[in-house]
Amino acid sequence: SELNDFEPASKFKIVIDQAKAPRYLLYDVNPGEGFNLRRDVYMRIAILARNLNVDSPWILVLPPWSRLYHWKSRDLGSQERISWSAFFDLHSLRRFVPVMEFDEFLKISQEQIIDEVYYLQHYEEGWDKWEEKMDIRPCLQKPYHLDVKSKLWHGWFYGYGDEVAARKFECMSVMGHAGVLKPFLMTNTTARSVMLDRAETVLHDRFGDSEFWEVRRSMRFSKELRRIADDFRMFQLDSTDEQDMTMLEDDWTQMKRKPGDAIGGPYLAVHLRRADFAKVREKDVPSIKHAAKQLKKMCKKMELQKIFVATDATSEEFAELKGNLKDFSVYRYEPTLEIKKKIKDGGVAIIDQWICAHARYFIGTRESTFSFRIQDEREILGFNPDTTFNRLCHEKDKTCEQPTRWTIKY
Ligand SMILES: C[C@@H]1O[C@H](OP(=O)(O)OP(=O)(O)OC[C@H]2O[C@@H](n3cnc4c(=O)[nH]c(N)nc43)[C@H](O)[C@@H]2O)[C@@H](O)[C@H](O)[C@@H]1O
Repeated sequence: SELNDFEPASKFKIVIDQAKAPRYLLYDVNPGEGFNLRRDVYMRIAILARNLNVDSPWILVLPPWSRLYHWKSRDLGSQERISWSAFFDLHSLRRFVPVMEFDEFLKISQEQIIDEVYYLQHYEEGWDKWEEKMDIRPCLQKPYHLDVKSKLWHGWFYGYGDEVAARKFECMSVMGHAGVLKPFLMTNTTARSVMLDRAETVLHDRFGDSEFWEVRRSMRFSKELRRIADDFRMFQLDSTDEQDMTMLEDDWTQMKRKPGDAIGGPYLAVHLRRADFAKVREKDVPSIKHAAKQLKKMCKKMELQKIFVATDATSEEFAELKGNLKDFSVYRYEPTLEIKKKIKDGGVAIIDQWICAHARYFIGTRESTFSFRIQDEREILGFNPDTTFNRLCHEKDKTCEQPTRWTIKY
């Protein structure tokens, strides 16, 4: 069944004892976090799940996407309980670790009950010396509540709170990497299903090593979203994989590129992060006018005439940008309402990222995880890092330090 769907590539020998029923690892993230930070948390937990699988079978249950703060469109119907397959290619994810959708898990669990929930938190007393540790502690917050009658714990559960409950709930103070939780999960609990809430509390085991890049490579976008983005590239931007040298191997484990293998389409792409970011990180986000100036300069240098803009800017801000780039053709991906209803705000953002990932030259916004994920994608495709690790600068930022080059490792 679900285990058979998982096709470990020979490279990743995961010992699955078919006689032993799998256990289920669930997780959730701080409600305020955006989509691309959540993708990073997935990577940390997927590596944990994979390490658990070295000893016994575990399936990672994917947290449905519900009510993300940045998904503001009100004309699309519900943006709740969206499954991972709407955005990602599950087949690709499963080449790294066994995963299943939450709906599938509910079908299997029958009772709609998660055995144990651990709410990760920091140490109340803070810390003087960094050490890897975890302890069951009193809760610093009260995100779940006990129903005295049924003895079940209730909470948000990805927006399924009316239907799903937990048998046991505890808070766990933790400091360190996701891997710190493995001994606990292996020996301190025998529960069939365990959920880690606030999973962003734990860090990457090793940031930027080849395993980090394996899980990153496994996070391919859904075929449907890639197709829409590729059509836009072809019809609007004269960009095709053959010409741009950005062909994808069907199986990511078989894909290995050198920097400079990819050329990219004949356009410059920018991720112009505005909205809340422009307020929270005022010092990093330039005025529209100053952004336009930087784009102009780079287009001239690269001899590019077309500019693709991925942005969460208002239409007024976008019009202002265009007004400042009169000598260039400026594009933004704007789906029809019919398509938007199907792919939702999350799908539009992914299409923006995929188009940026294929540009001859990319400029991002400082410290935005949305820009970071585009940079990773370009590393996977084999772009020269010079064309990828660039950012817009605020007019007052004279040094304008460029992003750290997190280059791919195989
Ligand atoms: C201020 C902080 O910013 C952090 O965001 P940051 O890293 O940029 O990136 P994300 O975590 O992805 O959150 C930003 C969200 O805003 C939308 N968005 C941003 N840029 C674009 C774009 O170019 N095109 C489209 N279509 N949508 C965009 C999209 O929904 C995206 O997931 C958040 O994770 C934190 O929660 C916090 O809000």
